[in-house]
Amino acid sequence: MATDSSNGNGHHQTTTTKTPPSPSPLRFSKFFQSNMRILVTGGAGFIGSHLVDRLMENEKNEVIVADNYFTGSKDNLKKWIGHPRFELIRHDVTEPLLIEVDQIYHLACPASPIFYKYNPVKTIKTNVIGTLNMLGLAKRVGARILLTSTSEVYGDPLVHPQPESYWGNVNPIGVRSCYDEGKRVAETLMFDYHRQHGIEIRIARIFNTYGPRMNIDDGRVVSNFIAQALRGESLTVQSPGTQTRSFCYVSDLVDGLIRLMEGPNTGPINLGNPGEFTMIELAETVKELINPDVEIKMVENTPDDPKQRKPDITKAKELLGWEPKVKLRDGLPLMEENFRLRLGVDKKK
Ligand SMILES: NC(=O)c1ccc[n+]([C@@H]2O[C@H](COP(=O)([O-])OP(=O)(O)OC[C@H]3O[C@@H](n4cnc5c(N)ncnc54)[C@H](O)[C@@H]3O)[C@@H](O)[C@H]2O)c1
Ligand SMILES: O=c1ccn([C@@H]2O[C@H](COP(=O)(O)OP(=O)(O)O[C@H]3OC[C@@H](O)[C@H](O)[C@H]3O)[C@@H](O)[C@H]2O)c(=O)[nH]1
Repeated sequence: MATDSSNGNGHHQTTTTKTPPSPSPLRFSKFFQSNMRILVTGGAGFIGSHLVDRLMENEKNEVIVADNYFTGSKDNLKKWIGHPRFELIRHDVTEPLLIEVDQIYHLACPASPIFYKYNPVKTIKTNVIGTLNMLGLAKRVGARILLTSTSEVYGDPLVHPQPESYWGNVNPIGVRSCYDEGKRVAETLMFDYHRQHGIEIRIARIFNTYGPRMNIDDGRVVSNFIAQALRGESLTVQSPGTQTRSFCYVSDLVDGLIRLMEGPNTGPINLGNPGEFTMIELAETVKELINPDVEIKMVENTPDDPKQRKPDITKAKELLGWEPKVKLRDGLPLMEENFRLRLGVDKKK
């Protein structure tokens, strides 16, 4: 039975008391009792591979990664390949997947604007058909499923900072729509399966996250600036440069995802670091910390670039007991170290 309650903002949040489908027999089987089988879609990517590292630390977890390697790589998972509790499947989530699992972290989707705009039809298929397939899997085996949604569901926000109750300001026909509208539909599907079929769902709205293992030529701003600073190239600030973002270090983010999955709240819950910076401030910080000799140059921006973004994390603090610990000035050097190794650039003595 589903019940509606107002959240005090005039919006209605729906909770359900419908019993979930019978879980996989594995959950109660004697042999597997001590193990939790966890599927991570997109686990060969940036956030996914850090999540896998954390999940593998628990000896009771068996981790299965399904990835089509569009933006991810086996390299990110090389320390786990061959491990008895780990399995890697080349799989595209737009196709059904028939396996038995207890939990699904559904991350599969290109996240950098240059990659999600590269083949927009594929991006929206990944978000819609991919999420439908993973919900179908969750329904069949009674698994709990967590979707990594995004701050992009708020579009170019007119409310600042953004609480979860804000419905957003999204262009439905723009070049970013395959991603932001795609994630909005994915959230809708999650709640419809929850209300209609009693599936246990969790939704994280992730704000800009950075850290080691981001693709060097990923196109996202932190990876661009660090790679440019290390190569001695000008830092490309897209105009006007006064647009803001709030950057969360990946270890903090992974901690939030696991707390959300393990707790009782469906979300959506914002996960991000409220420290807000303009792109000019970010470029100046990277220049100061990594290479004071590089120049900062202004380049043309792309359409529909959000002008401001900062998470309201009241809900994450209250419901998950979570808040980020790593400040931007502490996280950037950790990422620099990883980029130096991969680019083969030594630190000047
Ligand atoms: N990093 C961020 O700042 C951020 C912010 C908000 C939301 N997110 C979300 O978090 C998730 C992970 O992002 P990321 O930064 O690690 O990106 P990423 O591009 O590094 O990882 C995405 C992974 O998904 C895989 N993938 C893409 N399409 C697939 C498909 N059809 N089938 C199977 N695998 C597929 C890629 O190969 C890659 O391994 C995404 O869902 C993204 O939307 C990320
Ligand atoms: O070289 C660059 C790249 C980007 N930028 C600017 O930096 C800001 C951030 O751009 P990014 O491409 O890193 O990321 P965006 O915030 O636009 O989108 C991100 O949002 C959250 C997630 O869902 C995704 O990881 C991604 O879509 C934008 O204002 C962009 O114009 C630069 O100034 N220079």
